[in-house]
Amino acid sequence: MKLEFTKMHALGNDFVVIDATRAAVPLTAGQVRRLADRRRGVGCDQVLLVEPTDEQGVDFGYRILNADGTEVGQCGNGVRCVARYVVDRGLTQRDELVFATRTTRMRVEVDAAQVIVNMGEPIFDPMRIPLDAPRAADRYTATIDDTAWMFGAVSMGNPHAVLLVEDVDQAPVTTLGPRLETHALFPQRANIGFAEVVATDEIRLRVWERGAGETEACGSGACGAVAVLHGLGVVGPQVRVQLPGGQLDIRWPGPGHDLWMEGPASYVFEGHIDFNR
Ligand SMILES: N[C@H](CCC[C@H](N)C(=O)O)C(=O)O
Repeated sequence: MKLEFTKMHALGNDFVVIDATRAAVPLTAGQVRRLADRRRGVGCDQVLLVEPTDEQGVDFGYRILNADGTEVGQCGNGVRCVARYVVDRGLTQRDELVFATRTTRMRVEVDAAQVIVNMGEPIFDPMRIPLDAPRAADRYTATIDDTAWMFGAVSMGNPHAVLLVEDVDQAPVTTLGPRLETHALFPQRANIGFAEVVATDEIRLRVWERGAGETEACGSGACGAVAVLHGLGVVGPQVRVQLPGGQLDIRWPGPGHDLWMEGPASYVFEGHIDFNR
């Protein structure tokens, strides 16, 4: 099967974007892993599929496949890329769009340089994260090798744990990240954010992503970190999130309100791959 794709990135979180609006693109988990492989394939953190939809009030379906082949329900950096992609390819005449994933709906505005996304309201109910806890709390504890790690938990349409650290540069992202990602507290695994509060309007963040490992940026992770830290009272309603790959601006007035994310979306190259060769 010969497959055409567009390579894009958002602050270094990189994607293989596929137009499946005219014909279905059935990808096996093995083909996703091949696409994501940085030596034997194209190389990316996620594969993003844009699909048609007949859902009222929705412009496009949006499927997200992690590098490990698993399908998930949210990718904040990815929705900025696919929004720019559908506008630039003329798949729509509008620049305000609604995308539907398997778990959530997002309203997106495509401006010249930035893309603005309404990520919906953060979800703290453990049942909907999902997190194995009896009730919502500001903090949870996971014990790993006799050490208790405290974290906040939230869903942006995908599960996030957020740990407060003194210095992200020293955070145990690649050692503790995978242990927490697969901890029994998370029935569907989780993305693990390590956040350092610089000021009430600025944080530094590194994310160990479920199904992809540490990425240069994580859009839903930035949103989830701001939501958790807002609940702890350590950040205000407008926060600049400094990630290794660059910065995102997040706005959340608090419970009962939607959370907004603003950031770039960039092209790298067009290509095609033949899985039969
Ligand atoms: N690894 C995530 C999906 C990609 C999220 C990230 N790339 C973003 O920008 O939100 C998950 O398994 O939920």
